[in-house]
Amino acid sequence: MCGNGGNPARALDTSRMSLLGSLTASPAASVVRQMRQAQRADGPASVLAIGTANPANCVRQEEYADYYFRVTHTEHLTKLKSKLNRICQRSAIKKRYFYHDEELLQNHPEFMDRTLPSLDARMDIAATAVPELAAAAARKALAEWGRPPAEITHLVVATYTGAHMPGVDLRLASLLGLDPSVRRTMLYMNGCSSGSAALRVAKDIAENNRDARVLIACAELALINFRAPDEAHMDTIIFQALFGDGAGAVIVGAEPNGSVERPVFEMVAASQSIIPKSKHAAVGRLTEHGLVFNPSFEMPALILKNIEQSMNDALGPLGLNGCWNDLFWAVHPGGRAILDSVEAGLQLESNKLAASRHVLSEYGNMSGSTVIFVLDEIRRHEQALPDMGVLLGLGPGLTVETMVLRDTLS
Ligand SMILES: CC(C)(COP(=O)(O)OP(=O)(O)OC[C@H]1O[C@@H](n2cnc3c(N)ncnc32)[C@H](O)[C@@H]1OP(=O)(O)O)[C@@H](O)C(=O)NCCC(=O)NCCSC(=O)CC(=O)O
Repeated sequence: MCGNGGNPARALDTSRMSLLGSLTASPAASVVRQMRQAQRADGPASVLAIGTANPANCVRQEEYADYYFRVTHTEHLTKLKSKLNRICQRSAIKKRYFYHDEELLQNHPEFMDRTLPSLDARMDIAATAVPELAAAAARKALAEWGRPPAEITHLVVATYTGAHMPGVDLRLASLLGLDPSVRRTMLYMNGCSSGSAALRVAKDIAENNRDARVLIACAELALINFRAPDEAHMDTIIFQALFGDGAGAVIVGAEPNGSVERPVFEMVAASQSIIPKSKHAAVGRLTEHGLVFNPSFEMPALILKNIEQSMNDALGPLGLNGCWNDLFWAVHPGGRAILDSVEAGLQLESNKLAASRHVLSEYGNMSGSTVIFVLDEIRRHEQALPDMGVLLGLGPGLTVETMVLRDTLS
């Protein structure tokens, strides 16, 4: 019996402690510590450049119901069409952009007929359209950054529009002329919080790898979820009323090179939490009919009830809780009611979500890339910004992704 009362876990703990003690005291441990320090950046990561892109086909929201019921050959569903018309009018969206147009849809009756399998055809389109849209956004970010694409060291790509091996990341790296040694990471099926998740991952990479320059790209096409209306599936028309196509790209790095790089926002802290009892509130799955995504009626109410607690948990440890109106806010505009819930839940002044409302109005909900559009919009008004702000992603879980930012331009 060793002196631990016969408890094997305690015996293991004791032997680990002594191993750790001898390691930390050894010269090798100190060399390893120095190696790790040398690998890490000294300063926090910053957003160094932002780019966004949309496909060419623009549909005005006031015309959307006519367009949608015409292209899906369902004009006989008059009650459903008036309902979509009403929802569009109250959506606070003016227009949206789509990769698909009437010609593409007429060539693919399987995208409209719920009885026909359509995943293969959707995936074939996504395989080229998603990396090309991501590349359009990334080229703008690279141009603003001002350094050669080959100096990007890491690539993080997020999408739910398809899933391929190799993925969008490899095709995107080739379209942009990134170095073959670029370290690639794909994030699939993170829903609308994917842009915030990619930024969080980029911050960790940049801070843990000295001189890393991380390109993140999010791109989504609503085509993956496009289908005809059906009275038994009300959530279909909610998706059709809100979602549009877009891509956002951001370059992230620590210790900016002052002669070329101009940091936009310092990434102060990032966290993720879950709204309790809400995993049913935004649910998606890939099926033989494409992605089926169901945002529930309850999402706005769940956010209203829980957002202040989520922000207290994320910002309290930084001493930033409670003073919500002293911060700027880049909130994912999932829908008008989602923004109303965040505004009411945090008692924000009405101008605090102006950038999110502007992006919703101009583009609709482009899933994970939308928050990058909001960040881009916010930096255009940097003279009027408070020093500190919050990027807030909302996605299935319900997941709340929070990143505290410091405006470095003003
Ligand atoms: C869609 C809206 C613009 C509609 O606003 P309105 O002012 O017209 O009023 P409303 O809320 O009463 O809704 C109008 C009609 O649509 C119905 N309706 C509303 N939400 C619905 C839903 N999720 N599923 C099915 N039907 C729904 C209502 O019952 C009502 O039907 P009737 O007229 O028959 O009474 C708004 O409700 C909204 O913004 N909702 C939030 C949308 C959302 O969930 N976004 C998140 C997407 S996911 C996301 O961003 C992140 C992610 O998870 O990945």
